[in-house]
Amino acid sequence: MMAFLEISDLTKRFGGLTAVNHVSFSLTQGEVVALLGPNGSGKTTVLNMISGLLPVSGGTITLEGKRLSGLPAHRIAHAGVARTFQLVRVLPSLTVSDNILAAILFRAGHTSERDARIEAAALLAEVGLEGRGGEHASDLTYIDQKRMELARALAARPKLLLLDEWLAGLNPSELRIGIDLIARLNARGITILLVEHVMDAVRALCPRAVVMNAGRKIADGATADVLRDPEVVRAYLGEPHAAVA
Ligand SMILES: Nc1ncnc2c1ncn2[C@@H]1O[C@H](COP(=O)(O)OP(=O)(O)OP(=O)(O)O)[C@@H](O)[C@H]1O
Repeated sequence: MMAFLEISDLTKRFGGLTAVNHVSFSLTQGEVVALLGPNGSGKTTVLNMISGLLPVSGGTITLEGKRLSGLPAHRIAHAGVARTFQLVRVLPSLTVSDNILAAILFRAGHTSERDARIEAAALLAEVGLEGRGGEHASDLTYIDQKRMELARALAARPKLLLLDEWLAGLNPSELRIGIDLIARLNARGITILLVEHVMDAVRALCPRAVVMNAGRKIADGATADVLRDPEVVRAYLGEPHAAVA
């Protein structure tokens, strides 16, 4: 069977630093997979190359057999890849609703304002912001900003969703809500690759994990096995941040 997302020999150099070093892995459609590793191991750089924010230095990325690497970010978005960022990126001076409308219009081009508003309201309901469209984005609490960022990503109607530490900074009850939300999106058929340091969330959400260290892939398999792998324990789980939550 053809892989849904195929990452092959992916490499990124920043001057003399090889941040991602010949990394290969693939996702099948409908999977939710964790991309783990210590700080600076290259995880965000992998997401940046998948989403086209950074060009690859070597290797290829394909989605459903179609080559993404080499395409500009907007073409990759239109091909069905959406992402969230480690530091929440919203348009703070706009209302919540207008933040979502901007993302809908980016996807759909010309559409009637009425249809776009109906769609925005549905997306807000989906992420737990029902009826909050009139509020200013800058007035939202941290978790609500995260919900809004997710709604913006969903406005692209992604086939593949890349989450960069989307659960970071949430308190335990918010974390439960966030995990349920991600699980629901996956149940709806969206394939998800998530970079995450919150191990309880990784265990709850991701049957499979890929681990990087110093730009290289060091493990790929069932999450429970990977988290017991001595090399992973040495490179990553020994670090204090991995023990959090
Ligand atoms: N645009 C850039 N220019 C130069 N170096 C970069 C750039 N982006 C990342 N790097 C470097 O590449 C390496 C990998 O960084 P990356 O952000 O991908 O790691 P990470 O695994 O996502 O870490 P974290 O868990 O802290 O987010 C680091 O050494 C980083 O300093």
